[in-house]
Amino acid sequence: MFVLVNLKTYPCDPVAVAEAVRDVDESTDARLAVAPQATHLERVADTGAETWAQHVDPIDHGSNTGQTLAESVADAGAVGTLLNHSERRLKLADIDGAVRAAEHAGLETVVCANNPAQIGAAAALGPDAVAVEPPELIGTGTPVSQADPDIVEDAVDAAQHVDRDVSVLCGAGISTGDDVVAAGDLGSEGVLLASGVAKADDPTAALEDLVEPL
Ligand SMILES: O=C[C@H](O)COP(=O)(O)O
Repeated sequence: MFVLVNLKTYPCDPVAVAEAVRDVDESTDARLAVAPQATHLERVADTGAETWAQHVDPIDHGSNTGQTLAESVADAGAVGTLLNHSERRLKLADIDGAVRAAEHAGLETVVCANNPAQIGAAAALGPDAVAVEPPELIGTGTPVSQADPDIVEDAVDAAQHVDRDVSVLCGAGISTGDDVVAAGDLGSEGVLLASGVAKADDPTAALEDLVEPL
C-alpha cells in the first residue's frame, strides 16, 4: 500500500513529519511519502523522505508569474505531484496539461477526483494513479472506506474500465491502520491522507498505527 501524507497548509513542522515518514517507511513494506507546501519541498526532500508536490501548473519555462513549474519542484527533490486536489481544482484541459508537464519533468502523478465518474475521466488522461476523495468527508476523521465504501469500489471499477495500468488511491478521513486495511479490501492500492498525521501530537505514532496491520 502507498500512504501519501498531504501536509496542506497545516501548521505542523514539515521536516519533523518528513523525518517520521522516512523512519516509519524503513520499518514497513508499505510505501510512505509526504507532500509539503512548495516552499518546504527542498528541506523535506533533504530528510530522505519520499517527497511529493501538492500541485504543479500546466506550464513550461517562461512568463508564468506566481505559478509552479514541474521542473522546479523536481529540482527541489520532489518525485511526484498531486494534481486537481479538491482544494486546488483545475479545469480538465489544465489537468491534462499538468499531467504532461509533470511527466516531462519526470514526476509521478496522482490526479484527485470527487467521484467515480470523475475518476474515469481522470484515468483517461493517463496519470500514474488517481485518488477518489468525497469532499464532504475530508478532514472529518470519518473514513471514506467506512462512510462510503461503494464510492471506492466504483472508482476502482471506473479506473480499470479505462486503463488497468492506473492505480487507485482513496482518501478523506483516513487515520488508522484499520482504515488503510479497509481501503485495500475495497481495491485501493493506497491512501491519501492529511489531518490524521499533520494534526497529530505524535506524527510518528500516527504513521506507525497506519502501517501496523500491513
Ligand atoms: O489530501 C488529503 C485529503 O484531502 C484527505 O484529508 P484528511 O485526511 O484530512 O481527511
